[in-house]
Amino acid sequence: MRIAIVYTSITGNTEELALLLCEQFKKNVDDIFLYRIEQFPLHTLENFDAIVIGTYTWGNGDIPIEMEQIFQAIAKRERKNLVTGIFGTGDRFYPYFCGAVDRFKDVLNNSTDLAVTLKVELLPQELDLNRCMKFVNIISERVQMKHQLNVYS
Ligand SMILES: Cc1cc2nc3c(=O)[nH]c(=O)nc-3n(C[C@H](O)[C@H](O)[C@H](O)COP(=O)(O)O)c2cc1C
Repeated sequence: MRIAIVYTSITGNTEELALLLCEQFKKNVDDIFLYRIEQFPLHTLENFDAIVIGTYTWGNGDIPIEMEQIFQAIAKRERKNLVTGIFGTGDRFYPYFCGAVDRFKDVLNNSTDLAVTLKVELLPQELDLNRCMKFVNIISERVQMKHQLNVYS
């Protein structure tokens, strides 16, 4: 099972969440890869059983500029076999909490097999650990189920 976590972060909140999820994935998955968006080769989207995207929210509920390219790449092409998950951090101070997660959610839902969504306020806390574990389990189980049904062969 090959899973990539691809994330962006400025002040470290989303990065912390990405690292937490990565640690959880390591318990279930042989091949887990963690990329900052700048390091992720977009053409390798097809090489993974699942892609997990992490983003903060910018402006007024907007996607950060560095995430536009992957957003467009996913929007342009249907990959219904690709299991995906979207997570992000935001701040309830803003009118549209984690708006970037919702924008990704719509496009992933249309173009891929979106399994799960996770929103965390600012820096992940101890209480969020359970939600992280659930997020990881849902994705791992979805990929496992597809392997059993041989949809990748
Ligand atoms: C200019 C600016 C605009 C923001 N707009 C939103 C927003 O619309 N919705 C939201 O939930 N959070 C918003 N945030 C909060 C960030 O998404 C939040 O602090 C996030 O955890 C930062 O992630 P990072 O530490 O990974 O960079 C905004 C922050 C800044 C500085």
